[in-house]
Amino acid sequence: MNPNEMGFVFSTAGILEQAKMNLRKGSKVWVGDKNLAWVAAEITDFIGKQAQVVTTSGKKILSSPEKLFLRDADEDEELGGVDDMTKLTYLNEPGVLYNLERRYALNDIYTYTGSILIAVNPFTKLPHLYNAHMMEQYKGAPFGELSPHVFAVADASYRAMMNEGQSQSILVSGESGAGKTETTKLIMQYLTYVGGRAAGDDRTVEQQVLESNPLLEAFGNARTVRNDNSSRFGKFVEIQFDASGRISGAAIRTYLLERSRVVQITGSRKELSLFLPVMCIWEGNLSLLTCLTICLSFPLFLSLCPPYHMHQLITDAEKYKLDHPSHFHYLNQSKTYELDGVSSAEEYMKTRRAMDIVGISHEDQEAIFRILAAILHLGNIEFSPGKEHDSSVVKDQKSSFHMQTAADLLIHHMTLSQAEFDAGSYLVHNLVVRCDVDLLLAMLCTRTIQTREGSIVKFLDCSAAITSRDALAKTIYARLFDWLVEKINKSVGQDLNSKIQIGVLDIYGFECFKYNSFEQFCINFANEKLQQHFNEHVFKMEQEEYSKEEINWSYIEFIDNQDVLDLIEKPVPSPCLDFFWWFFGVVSFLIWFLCFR
Ligand SMILES: Nc1ncnc2c1ncn2[C@@H]1O[C@H](COP(=O)(O)OP(=O)(O)OP(=O)(O)O)[C@@H](O)[C@H]1O
Repeated sequence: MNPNEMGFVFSTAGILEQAKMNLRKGSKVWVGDKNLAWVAAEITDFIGKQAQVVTTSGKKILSSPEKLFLRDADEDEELGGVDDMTKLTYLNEPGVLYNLERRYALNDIYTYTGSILIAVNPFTKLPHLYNAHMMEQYKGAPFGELSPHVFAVADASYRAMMNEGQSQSILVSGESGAGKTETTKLIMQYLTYVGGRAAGDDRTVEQQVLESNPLLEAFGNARTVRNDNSSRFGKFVEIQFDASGRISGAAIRTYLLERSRVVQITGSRKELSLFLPVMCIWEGNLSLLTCLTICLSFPLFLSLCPPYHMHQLITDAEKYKLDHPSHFHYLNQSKTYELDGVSSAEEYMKTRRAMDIVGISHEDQEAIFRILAAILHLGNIEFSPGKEHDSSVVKDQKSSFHMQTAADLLIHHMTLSQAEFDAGSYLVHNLVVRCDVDLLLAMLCTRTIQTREGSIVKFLDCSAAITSRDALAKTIYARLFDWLVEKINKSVGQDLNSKIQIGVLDIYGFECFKYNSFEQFCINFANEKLQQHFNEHVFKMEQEEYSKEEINWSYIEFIDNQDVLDLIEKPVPSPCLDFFWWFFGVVSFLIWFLCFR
C-alpha cells in the first residue's frame, strides 16, 4: 500500500507531543491524577527542582516539571472544543483527551487531527448522523469544510480515487470495542451511496456485501470482556469500481481468525470477574448452535419464535443430537448461555436468512450445522489411560456416544463428475462418504510419524489426545469459516477487470491477557506493524519533508515501536549466530573429549 493513498480513521488517540516545556509561575498545566488521569492546574511556585501547582479544585500538588503538560488557556471560552486537534496550541495527551471529552459531551463523536479522523464510541444510536440527508451533504464537500465525520473520510477517498485514478485504502484501527466494525459498515454504507448502481438493477454488489455481514459476524464474532459482539478476525473489504465510479464488484479477505476460541475461553472467569463487570465468554463462534439448544431448553426463547421457526429449531436440535449448552464442554466453560438483549432464536433465523441471501443452498446449510454439531460432540470426548504405556482410550460410554455422533455427523457429500462416474464402478453420481469412527479414534489417540524405514504409530497419552481433539475441532471450524468467506465472495462477485478500488481494513485490536496465546501474539504483532505504518505516515514522513525543505520546526517525540518489530521479525544478526556455533562446537568437543578419551 502506498501511504500517500491512505486515509485513516482512528478510534483512539495515541500519545502525541510533549511540547517543549517553558514553565513559569502562572503557567496553565495538566497534572497527573490517579482517578481522573489528568486534572487542570496552574503553577504557583517552584520549590527546589519541584513545581508547586494548584488544581482547579484548590488542591496543592508538588510535581516534577517533566510530568506536567502545558495546557491551552482558552478552554473555558470555547466550551465545545476544537474540531481539528491541530488547532490546539499544545498537542499533548491530556489536551487531546480533554478536547475529545468536551466534544463528546455535546454528542460530537468525531474529531480530526489533520487528515486523521478520531471516532469516540457513543454506545448509543445516533441515527441523525447517518441518514441519507447527511450522506448527500458530505457528497463532494471539500475535506474539512463540514463537521468531522466518517462520511467525509469515505468521500475524500472516493474523490481521490476518481481524480487521481488510484486505488485508496482506509485503515480503521483501535482497541477492542472502540467501534471499528461499526465504522467500517458506515464507510461501506457511504461508498454504496456514492458509487451505487443505477436504480432498477437487481440486488447490487454493495447490498450483498452489507447483507453478508451477519453471516461473518455469526461465525467470526464472540463476546469478550470489552465487547459483546467482538470481531475475532481481521477483515479487508475491497470495493471495486469501474471507470465511471460505479461499484462493479467486491471481495472480502479475512485474516487471523482466533480459532482457539472454539475450544476455550481466553481467561479464567475468576480472574476476569475480579476486575471487570463482564465475563469473557465464548459465544459467537457457535452462536447458531447455542441458540438451537437454548431455544429447546428455555420456553422463554421458544415463545419468542414464530411457530414455523420453533418447529424448525426443535427438529434441528433433535437431528444433531443436541442438548442444553451446559452439557457441552466447548460451551459450558463460561457458565453463561445468553446475552443481554440478544434473542438467540432471532440471531439464528437472521443467520439462516443471510445464508439464503448469499446463495448457500439448503443442503449446504444442513452440512454447516452438521459440522458445527460435530464439533460440539468432539469436545465432549474424554480419555482415560490405555493398557499400553502412555496411551489413551475413550473414557466411557458417554464419550463413545459423542465420538460415534461426531463421526456420523461428519459425513461428506461427493458429487461425481461424469468422467469420474464412468471411470469407477459407481452406481450413483452422488456419494455420501461417512467418517469411519475407528479412523477418528486412531486420529485422536495416536500419531503417525513418517521415517525412512516406514511409518511409526506412536500412542498419545490422555492430555496429548485432548490436544489432538481440540486441534481437530479448531481446524474444522477454521476451514468452515474460510469456506463461508469463499462462498460470500463467489456470491458477491469480483470485478477482475477493475483498475481502481477502495480497501477498508478493519483489524481487531490489541489485547493483553495474563496468558497470551500464539494467536494473540500474531494479532498484537499485526497491530504493532500497523502502528509503525501510521508512525511512518504521520510522523516520520512529515518530519523528513520538513527537514528536506529546511523548515524550522520542533521535532515531535513519538513512541517508535521499531525495536519491538525488529525483535520479532528481524533475522538474528550473524555475529550472534557465529558465536552460537562456535560455542556449540567447543561444548561438543569438550563433551566428546571428557566422555570418550
Ligand atoms: N458510531 C456508532 N454509533 C452507535 N454505536 C456504536 C458506534 N460505534 C460503535 N458502537 C457500539 O459499540 C459496540 C462495539 O463496536 P464494534 O463492534 O464496532 O467495536 P470493534 O472496535 O469492532 O470491537 P472488536 O475489536 O472487539 O471487534 C457496537 O456493538 C455498538 O453498540
